[in-house]
Amino acid sequence: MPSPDPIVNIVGLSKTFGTNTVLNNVGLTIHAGEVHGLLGENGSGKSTLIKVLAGFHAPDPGAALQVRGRDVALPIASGGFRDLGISFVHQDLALVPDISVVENLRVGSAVAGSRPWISWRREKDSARALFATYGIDLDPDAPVSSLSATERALLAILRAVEELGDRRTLLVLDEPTVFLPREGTDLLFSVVREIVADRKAAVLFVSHDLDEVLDHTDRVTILRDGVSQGTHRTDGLTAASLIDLIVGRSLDGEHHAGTGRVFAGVPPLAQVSGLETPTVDGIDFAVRPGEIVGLTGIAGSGYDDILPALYGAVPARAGDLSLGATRMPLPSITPIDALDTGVVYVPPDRKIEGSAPELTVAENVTLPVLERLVKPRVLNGLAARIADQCDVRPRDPQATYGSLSGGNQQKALLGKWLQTGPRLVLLAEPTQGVDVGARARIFEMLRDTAAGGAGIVIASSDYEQLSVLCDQVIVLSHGRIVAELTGELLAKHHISDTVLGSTREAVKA
Ligand SMILES: Nc1ncnc2c1ncn2[C@@H]1O[C@H](COP(=O)(O)OP(=O)(O)OP(=O)(O)O)[C@@H](O)[C@H]1O
Repeated sequence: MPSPDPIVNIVGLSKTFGTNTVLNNVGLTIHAGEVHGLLGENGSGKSTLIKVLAGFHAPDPGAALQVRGRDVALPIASGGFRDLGISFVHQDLALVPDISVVENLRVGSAVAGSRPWISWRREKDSARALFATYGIDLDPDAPVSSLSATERALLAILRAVEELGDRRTLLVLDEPTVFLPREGTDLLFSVVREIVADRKAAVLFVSHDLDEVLDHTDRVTILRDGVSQGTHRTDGLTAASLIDLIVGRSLDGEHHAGTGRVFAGVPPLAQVSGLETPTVDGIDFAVRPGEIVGLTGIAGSGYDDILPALYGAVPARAGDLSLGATRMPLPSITPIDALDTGVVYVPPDRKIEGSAPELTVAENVTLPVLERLVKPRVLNGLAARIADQCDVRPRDPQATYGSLSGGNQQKALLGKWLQTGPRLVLLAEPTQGVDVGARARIFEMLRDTAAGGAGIVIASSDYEQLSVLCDQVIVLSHGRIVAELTGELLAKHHISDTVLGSTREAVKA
């Protein structure tokens, strides 16, 4: 085996905001040809490290950086990462949905003015050649809004690779898979492997998904509270040893299938009847008091379109939601009707739909009860209580919501809705981008809410989460319910087999 070639070497990296040291003497060595995972709980400092590489943050004095063996002065100048051959793909992918694939691919060079005149015919040919190199079938003329989530992530990654050109050193993938359906990530990682195959470049991959990390990285570096827990070869790790390194303790009780609770015969709290939307048809299911019901399927199966329709966030064509004695026709239900009846909805993308990033944490978490709270002292007190209950870090109600790390935003958002004493809680992908510790805290919050008698419905493609949390999992394919799993059938592998099996059946039929 050839000796490893360190192409990026960071030594003694610290970063302090005010009095808060969020990176403490961190070292990171990345080898050419490797996919290197960067892991840690929410708020452990991963994004801060990446922002130092991007020249967005100046590190504390004393840090050193070498790229391909050459010393690089810190802080990195604005835009200097391009000269170093470093490129970034963030969770939001930074694509413009209304313009075409090829325009998105070339938007960087067009904006930079590096080429005053662009031959779009030539650009399309070179885009086709690029996609062919990686075995991807993308139409350069298609608007990005028409692409699947996986295709968008691939486009963002290939654009980042293209921008590096011959200087290709390091591609930083900062949770680009967080909103992807499971089946998309295999394709994405086959492209990532191609990118490093010639051993000229490396990939730094930030993720909270332990399966993805174990399957697709060569080595991992773990941060805990801004301190490195070392770099480890992935093939010597298991999910349990990774959790130990990330959280500093083992998390118990996460490995059996289902809750073991039986709800057959209990009268329903909520009943969905005859739901029809542009993507689903004839959907009927019941949720009993205290029950946690999962909805799943592959992307496009319609499982993720049900919750917004139950909340009136998107109009249904037909169907009813009955909650106790109240029957609400879904084509005319509004979010205000839903809230008034005790239905709350936490959407999947907390940054876009779930919150107001520019307001403070206090203002965000108390929005649902704000009309009852006028005094800032009372508001801050309530926010502090929610932050305590939900373990939102830092415990600073005056921090702007957008400055919280992803998992802490999610905990604050859940706390916001659960404080309203809901009867039916609708959650889409509640732990996307959330670390294993925060995930366990969110599970606890949901179990407590269910134990108080509320019904919970979770739409998710995370089979592990569904398996651990749910009393029943409903599987959709092509807009219809194809399986309702309970008891031992709630094992993760069984949910996954049912989703993929029903898809194959549907394709055959
Ligand atoms: N501009 C800033 N000003 C003050 N504090 C900040 C700033 N940016 C980040 N922090 C704090 O630094 C700590 C590390 O945050 P960072 O975003 O690096 O965590 P992370 O590991 O990327 O988390 P996540 O997995 O949730 O994305 C957090 O406590 C965060 O609140």
